[in-house]
Amino acid sequence: MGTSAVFILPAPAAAAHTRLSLPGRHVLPLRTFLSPPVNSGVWPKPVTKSPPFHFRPAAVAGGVELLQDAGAAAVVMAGAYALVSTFNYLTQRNLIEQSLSRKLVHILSGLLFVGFWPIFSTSTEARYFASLVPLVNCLRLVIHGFSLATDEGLIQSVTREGKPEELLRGPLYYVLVLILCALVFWRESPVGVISLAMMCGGDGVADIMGRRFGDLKIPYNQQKSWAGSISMFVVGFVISIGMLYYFSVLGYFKLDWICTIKRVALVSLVATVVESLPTTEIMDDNISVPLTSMLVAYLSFGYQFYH
Ligand SMILES: Nc1ccn([C@@H]2O[C@H](COP(=O)(O)OP(=O)(O)OP(=O)(O)O)[C@@H](O)[C@H]2O)c(=O)n1
Ligand SMILES: C/C(=C\CO)CCC[C@H](C)CCC[C@H](C)CCCC(C)C
Repeated sequence: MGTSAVFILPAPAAAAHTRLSLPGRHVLPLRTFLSPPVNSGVWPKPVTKSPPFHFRPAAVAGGVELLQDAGAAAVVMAGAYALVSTFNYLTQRNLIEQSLSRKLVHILSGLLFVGFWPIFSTSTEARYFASLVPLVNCLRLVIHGFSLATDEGLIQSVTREGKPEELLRGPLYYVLVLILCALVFWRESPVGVISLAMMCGGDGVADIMGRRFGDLKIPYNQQKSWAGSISMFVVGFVISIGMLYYFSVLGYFKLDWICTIKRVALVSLVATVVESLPTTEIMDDNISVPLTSMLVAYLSFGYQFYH
C-alpha cells in the first residue's frame, strides 16, 4: 500500500521508536509531525542545511516509547472516566433513559477503546499499557460492586436497576473481555477487533432495537426478537468490517476483502444465533458473544499474526 500520503521510510533504527505506531515498512516517523523530515534519501532534500542526523541510543528511544504509552494510557483512562460521567450527567437529568444510557456506554466504551489502540507505540509493552485502562475499570467495578466505596454515577450509568452488585456481572465480564482481547490479539490479529465489534456494537444494538421494535419474538426465546437479532447481525457485521478497514488503512492488517467479508458474515451469524439463545444466570451475553466470535473468527481467519 504505497500511497503518496504514506511515506515509505527506511527510518534509522533509533528513530524508529519515535514513529507513530504503524507497523511494517509504511511508517510515518513521529518527527514527521514534530520536526523537519528525516533526510533519508527518500524525502526531498531539506532546503536548510540541517545538522547531520544522529542515531539516538536505543535507551532514549525506548524512553520515548514509554512516555508515548504512558501518555496514551492516561488519555484513554481520562476518556473512559469522561464517557461514564457524561452518561451519568444525562441520566441524572432525565435526558436519557437509564437502559439506553447503559447500552450506549456498552457500545461506545469498547469501540472507542479499540479505536485508540493505534496511539500506543510499536513496543511489545504497548498492549500492557493499553490493558491498564480496562484493568483499572475492572478494579473500579469490583470495589463499587462489593460496596467497598460508592460511585453513584458509575452505578446509575452502567446498571439496569441501580444495584451495586450488578456491576459484578455484565460490566465486569465486559472489561475482562477488553483485557483479554488487548493482551492476546491486540493490533496483530483481526480476531480481537471482530470479537469486540460483535460484543460492543452487535450486542449493544440488539438490545436498543429489540426493546423498541421487538414485537415479533424468536420462537425458541420469547425474551429475544427478530428485530433485535437481525439488528445485531447487520450492525455487528458493518462495525466489524469498519474496524478491520480502519486498522487496514493504518497498515496493521493486509486482508483479502472478499474472503474477509464472508468470514465476518459467518462470525456475525453465529454470534447472533448464540446471543438469541436463552441466557442463564451464569452465561451472560458479555461472555457468550465475544467468546463465540473469537472461536469462529479464529477458525475462519487463523491467528493471522500480523507484525
Ligand atoms: N436479540 C435481542 C436482544 C435483545 N432484545 C431486547 O433487549 C432486551 C435486553 O436484551 P439482553 O441481551 O437481555 O440485555 P443484556 O445484554 O442482558 O443487557 P442489559 O443487562 O442491559 O439488559 C431484551 O429483554 C429484549 O427486549 C431483543 O429483543 N432481541
Ligand atoms: C455497561 C457496560 C457493560 C454491560 O453490558 C460497559 C461498562 C463500561 C465500563 C464501566 C468502562 C469501560 C471503559 C473502557 C475500558 C475504556 C473506554 C475508553 C474510551 C476512550 C471511552
